[in-house]
Parts: sequence; C-alpha cells; structure tokens
Amino acid sequence: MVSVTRPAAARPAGQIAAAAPGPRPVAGARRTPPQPPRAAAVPTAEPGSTTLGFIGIGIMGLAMANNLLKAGYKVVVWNRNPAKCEPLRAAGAQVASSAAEAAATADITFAMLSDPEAALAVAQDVAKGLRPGKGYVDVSTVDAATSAAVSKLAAAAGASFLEAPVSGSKGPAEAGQLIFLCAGDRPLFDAAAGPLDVMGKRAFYLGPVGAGAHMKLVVNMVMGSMMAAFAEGLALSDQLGLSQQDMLEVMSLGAINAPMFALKGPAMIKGSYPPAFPLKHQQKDLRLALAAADARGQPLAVAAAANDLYIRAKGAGRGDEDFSAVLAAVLQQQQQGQQ
Ligand SMILES: NC(=O)C1=CN([C@@H]2O[C@H](COP(=O)(O)OP(=O)(O)OC[C@H]3O[C@@H](n4cnc5c(N)ncnc54)[C@H](OP(=O)(O)O)[C@@H]3O)[C@@H](O)[C@H]2O)C=CC1
Ligand SMILES: O=CCCC(=O)O
Repeated sequence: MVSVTRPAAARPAGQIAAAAPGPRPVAGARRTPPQPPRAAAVPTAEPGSTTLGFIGIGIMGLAMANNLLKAGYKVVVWNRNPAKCEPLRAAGAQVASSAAEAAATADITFAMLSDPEAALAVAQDVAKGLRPGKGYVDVSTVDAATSAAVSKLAAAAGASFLEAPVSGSKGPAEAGQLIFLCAGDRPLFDAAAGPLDVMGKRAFYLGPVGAGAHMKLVVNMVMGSMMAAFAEGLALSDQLGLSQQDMLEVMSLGAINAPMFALKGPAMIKGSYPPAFPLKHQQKDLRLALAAADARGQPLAVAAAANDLYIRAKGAGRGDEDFSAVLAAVLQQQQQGQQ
C-alpha cells in the first residue's frame, strides 16, 4: 500500500514502551479525581505473532477479517449473531464469547459495526477487555461525537484508539483495496500499519479523533447524492424513450464517468439491488452528514433531497438491499406522479 502520510514504523516489532509512573501524592494537596491509566505503546503488528481482534462480522467485517487470516495474523472474532463467525472459524479464527473477551485476547481489536448506537454499545463491552498496551480501531462509519465517546472509553482503560472508517465496499473489502480514513492515536496508526496494508490500498492519517469520521461522512454524502441523481437519470431516460444502456455508455465516456455507475448501473436497469452497501447505512450516513452540517449552519439542499429518497426507499422495506435501490423510490414517485 502506498501511504502519503505514514512514516516508517516508529519502533521495532514487539518493543513496548513502559508506562510512565503517575505523579507522587503530595501531603495536604487537594485530592485530584482518579486519572485513567496512561496509554502504553502498542507493539507493531506482525503476522505470526500478533493477535488481532475483529468485532462485527457483517458484509464488510467478514471480508476484512478473512484477509487478516490469509495474511497470517492470529485472529479472534466476535459477532452478536454468532452464526456469522462460523466461516471465519473454519478459516482458522478463534471465536470469542463476548466483545470483551475478544479485546482481552487481542493486541489490536478492530470493530466494523452498523451505526453509532451499535459502535457505542459494543465499545462499552470492549473496554472491559482493553488494557494499557492494547489498541482499539473502530472502522465503523459513525459521527464524530460517537467516535469521541468510544475514544474516551478506550482511554479510560489505558488503551490507544484510532478511528478508521473506510471508503470502498464489499468488492474492495474482499480484494484488500479499502481506503482507510484514520484519526486519533498516531503511534497506533503506525503500529497497525501491517493490518491496514493487508485490508486496504491506502491509509490516510487525518489528525485528531473526529477528522476521520468527518471525512467519511463528506465522501458518503457526495456518494449518496450522486447515486440518487444517477437513479433519477435512469428513470428519466426510460421516460423519454431512451436506452438506459446507451445512457450508461455515454456517461462512461465523459467527464462524469465514475466507477460506481459502471458497477451498479447494469443491475439497476434490471431492477436488481444485491446488497454490497446496504441502503439503511447510506441513509444513516446522509443523516449524520446533514446533522454535522446543520450544527455548523450549512445548508445541504441536494443531500437533503437525496436523503428524502433514501428514507422513502427504507420505508418501502428496501433498507437491507443495496443503496442503488434508491431507484425503486424514484420509480415509485414517478408512478405516483402519473396517476
Ligand atoms: N457495506 C459497505 O459497502 C460499507 C459499509 N461501511 C460501514 O461499515 C459498517 C458495517 O457495514 P456492513 O458490514 O455493510 O453492515 P452489516 O449490516 O452487514 O453489518 C453490521 C454489523 O454490525 C453488527 N451490529 C449491529 N448492531 C449491533 C449491536 N447493537 N450490537 C452488536 N453488534 C451489532 C451486526 O451484527 P449482527 O450480525 O448480529 O446483526 C453486524 O456484524 C457500517 O457502519 C457501514 O456504514 C463502510 C464502507 C462500506
Ligand atoms: O460506506 C460505504 C462506501 C461504499 C463505497 O465507498 O463504495
């Protein structure tokens, strides 16, 4: 993986910096509230010796954990519905009985969970297994406030924390071609370079906790709006008696060419939306991006209109289909307009 932002690993594999001793109590001094243990350095992850935790074995987690196993890392996994861990057990993973057990077993634990509520709930259990010298990397797409809350839980346990949401869907996850948008503890970013390299093609280090979440929400806000506009284009082409196939080809040759259109378009034309990126997650990302913009007084007129379409599609029972099923909401509106 080429990373513009990651320097060479800061320390040799396996070398753990000792935690600095806390300040001596001073007689007569005012009592200070209990401080969280200071985070000790996380050893650089190495295949063969490092145990990696993976929590959240959904569409993305399954592919990502599988790649870690294939690269030779020892992997311990946990999922709320334990049946989803079975393919990974068959591939050599250890299956933990709780998120806390996975985090207690692993040196660095990754989590790929559906939304802010899930990320926070699971982090509360994970924190019970975290210790100084361990790292927690949350790769779920959440808002910055949730990420900060998860970061605090890790810090209270003396562990290091990195938020690292990903760009790229099921295919790139399977191919180890994700793009990581990392922020938080820089030494953990360096220590996790190997696993990030196995799962992705590029890892950005963007700064303090919140920067990764924000970058992810901006990118997915644009993506959700693009997909909604694309769906409207397909519907309008059909209305105008044009070939949708021709529309795809014309778009593929011009400045608005995007891999997403070529990837999703042919199935959309057939009314087929096999889930790679579930529509309910795209709607969640638009909701979070709109809230982040609203908090800063920025209107997002296009994204807000797109969000309405995803809400309609979700309401029509399409939340677990691919986000390209937003076309179904466009077609439904089209039919209503014609009645
Ligand atoms: N699919 C994609 O293309 C991409 C998705 N993302 C983001 O990655 C995250 C996961 O996406 P994806 O894998 O597609 O989603 P899935 O819906 O396939 O998986 C969601 C995971 O979260 C778990 N989960 C949900 N609620 C809870 C809870 N309360 N407690 C414990 N576990 C819970 C699920 O467990 P269970 O199986 O038990 O329900 C499952 O493991 C989301 O934040 C999404 O926005 C980011 C980039 C691309
Ligand atoms: O969050 C999902 C992103 C999907 C993608 O980048 O293709």
